[in-house]
Amino acid sequence: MEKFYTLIQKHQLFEKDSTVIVGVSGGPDSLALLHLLVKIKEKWNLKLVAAHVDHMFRGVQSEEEMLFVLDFCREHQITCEAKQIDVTAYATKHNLSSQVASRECRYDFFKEVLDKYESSSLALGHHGDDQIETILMRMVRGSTGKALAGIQLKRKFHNGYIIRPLLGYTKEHILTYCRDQQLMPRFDPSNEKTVYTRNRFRKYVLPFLKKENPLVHERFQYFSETLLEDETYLQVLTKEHMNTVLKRKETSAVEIDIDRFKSLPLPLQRRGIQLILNYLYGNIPTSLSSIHIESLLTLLSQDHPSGSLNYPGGLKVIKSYQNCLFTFEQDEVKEYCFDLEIPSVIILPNGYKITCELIKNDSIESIGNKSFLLNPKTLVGPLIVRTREQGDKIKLKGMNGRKKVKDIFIDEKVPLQSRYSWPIVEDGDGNILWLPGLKKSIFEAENGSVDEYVVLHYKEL
Ligand SMILES: Nc1ncnc2c1ncn2[C@@H]1O[C@H](COP(=O)(O)OP(=O)(O)OP(=O)(O)O)[C@@H](O)[C@H]1O
Repeated sequence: MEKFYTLIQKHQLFEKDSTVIVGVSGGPDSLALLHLLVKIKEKWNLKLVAAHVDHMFRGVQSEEEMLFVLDFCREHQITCEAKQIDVTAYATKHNLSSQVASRECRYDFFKEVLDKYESSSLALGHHGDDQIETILMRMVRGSTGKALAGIQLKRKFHNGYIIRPLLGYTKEHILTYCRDQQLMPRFDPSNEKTVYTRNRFRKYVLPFLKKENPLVHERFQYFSETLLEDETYLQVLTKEHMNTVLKRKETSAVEIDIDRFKSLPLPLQRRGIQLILNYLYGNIPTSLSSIHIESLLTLLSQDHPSGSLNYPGGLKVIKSYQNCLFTFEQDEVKEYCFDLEIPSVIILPNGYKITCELIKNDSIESIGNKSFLLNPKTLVGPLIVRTREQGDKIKLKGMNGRKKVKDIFIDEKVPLQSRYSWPIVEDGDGNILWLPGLKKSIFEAENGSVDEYVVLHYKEL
């Protein structure tokens, strides 16, 4: 009892004078838990409510368990809320395994009971052996972060918390307690099956660990609590630092600055990636593992300026020079080809426009790459604006020979995903005249050479 008190107080599992809902299956763990709480009920002025779900898996047998819980509660003057749910039908309807379906039904019922009694504490009978099994199973499966801390003593649930006051005890302690107190719990036969992963850990791994150290459950519990504290602290640090790294954050895409990201210590980099994935996925797909995070860290650390990775569920991670984009958006190749009439305005799919006008003037300055001048007398029409084609080359102003458009994109560090929609202005002879915003060809008219110009402007919409 002393240990039970201390744990509840130390971790502030619940307050005095509060209402505690106890999930009671009728098995030894939850029955012992309810019994222990009954013992402190008066001293702490608690209102206890037992909540039981009959999953209707085993017909009369499971109904008997419900009647047993109801009887036990009556005998100890505890309010009991019991519900029979056809979990098999629910599982079929929602295409779920019976384990997942029973959990969903049970937790929905717990929420109803918490609301009905305006309670913020749901006590469950998980114990120290459950903790060891959970941590080991998650390690073997490749979980990361907080998940490795296993079962939490107190975690947010609905409008309050789920609390597990038995995590400091072993199954053996609980069975002894039930025997000493003559509690006569019911035993679920499915706990004996070795088909479930958990049961295999219970049967084959736990005996070995307990032989090595009979108090191994305390070591695991200590590991769980300290890991959770470390992890919570690192998460706060990661969030702070990631704010300086993020360049764009939308529901379907996140972009980061690679140099700033790489300046973070590796533990924050890993958690930063995890944070982005949690944000974008909502529910992380089970097929996503630490391998995905490690391969991204490798990609970001390499000198090569570009590269991409395909993550589960259609998420693409694209490294391009200074930036790394995580996106669900499909960048279908948006090819286009427009006739550029004189005069006209063309709205481009990349969020820019090109205006074309005829201006009578003997002196027009065209500075920078945002505008381009043509001599209407020598111009070979029609002018067109199109997307890139394989083998495109341009005769650059001030340079001999022709340069590949692809190399210009690379030299100018144009992000991969922008290259497919970048406009190229071409004349009727197939000469590339201008890469708006980037480079001009030798075909631009000299300022002051004629008295009339075709003037092109490239502007953001
Ligand atoms: N049918 C149920 N109705 C109410 N609470 C339940 C039910 N099944 C499980 N719980 C709650 O969830 C806890 C964990 O359940 P789980 O089935 O993992 O453990 P268990 O070892 O079978 O526990 P127990 O010995 O109490 O049956 C239980 O201790 C109990 O508090």
